[in-house]
Amino acid sequence: MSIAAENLAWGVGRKTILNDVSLTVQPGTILGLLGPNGSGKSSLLRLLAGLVRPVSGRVTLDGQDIARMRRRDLARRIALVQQHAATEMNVTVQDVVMLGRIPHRAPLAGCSQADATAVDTALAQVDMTTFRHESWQSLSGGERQRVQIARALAQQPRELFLDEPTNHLDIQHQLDLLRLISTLGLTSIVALHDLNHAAMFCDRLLVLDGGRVVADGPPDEVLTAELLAGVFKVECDFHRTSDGRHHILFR
Ligand SMILES: Nc1ncnc2c1ncn2[C@@H]1O[C@H](COP(=O)(O)OP(=O)(O)OP(=O)(O)O)[C@@H](O)[C@H]1O
Repeated sequence: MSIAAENLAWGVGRKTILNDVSLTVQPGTILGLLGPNGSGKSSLLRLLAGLVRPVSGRVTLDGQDIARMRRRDLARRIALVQQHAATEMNVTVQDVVMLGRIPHRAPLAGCSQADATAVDTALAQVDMTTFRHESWQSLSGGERQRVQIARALAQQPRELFLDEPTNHLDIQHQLDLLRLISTLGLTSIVALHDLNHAAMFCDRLLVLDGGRVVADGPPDEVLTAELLAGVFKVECDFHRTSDGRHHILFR
């Protein structure tokens, strides 16, 4: 059953930021979250991860309201990589990735073999093994992004939420990361701005505009010329690739 949202509403002060948002993600599939700047993607990911409470509606994990779950249980299930993830100064790459193990450790327990293995695996998955002893401060923006993703993978979640994870990455690492996500078998929700990457790697797409869901379905059905003109204010043509996918050509 995995993650679902029912009629979520959220706002700050008098400003409504999300309105009547419902979604369901089938286990092991990838939902791409699309929408213009300010449409509510990051806010929705924070609500789905339980970092903020909705004003109304609810988020369920396997049918259970996450507002009633213990934080530690939630952290063992859901990993979220936010944009501009900040981390303390004077720590190594390995230390940052090890933070992902906190939900799995008994209080005051040291690093176990399982923790060390999870960190090694996560670093290898994002191609950052050789950086493990480098200081976090010395990393480039793209390297920091990959380390934050390794931290989330070391958490060994079943639900992985990523907010614009390809930001700062060169094209090789963008594609490597999206391929990696598609092979993990996790239930993933990924906010993306690159519509062609969304079509290539996501099973379904949900489009937000002004905090409301304006489309939800398979990429070929969602990414129409009408939707792109109405929501993103762009004109486009479609090209069909040799493997039968839609590719958007912007005018
Ligand atoms: N804590 C907050 N206080 C006030 N306004 C907020 C807060 N969080 C988000 N907003 C506003 O809510 C709207 C949606 O923001 P959000 O970051 O969720 O959008 P987004 O779709 O992720 O945007 P982007 O593509 O630019 O990252 C924006 O207008 C933003 O200014």
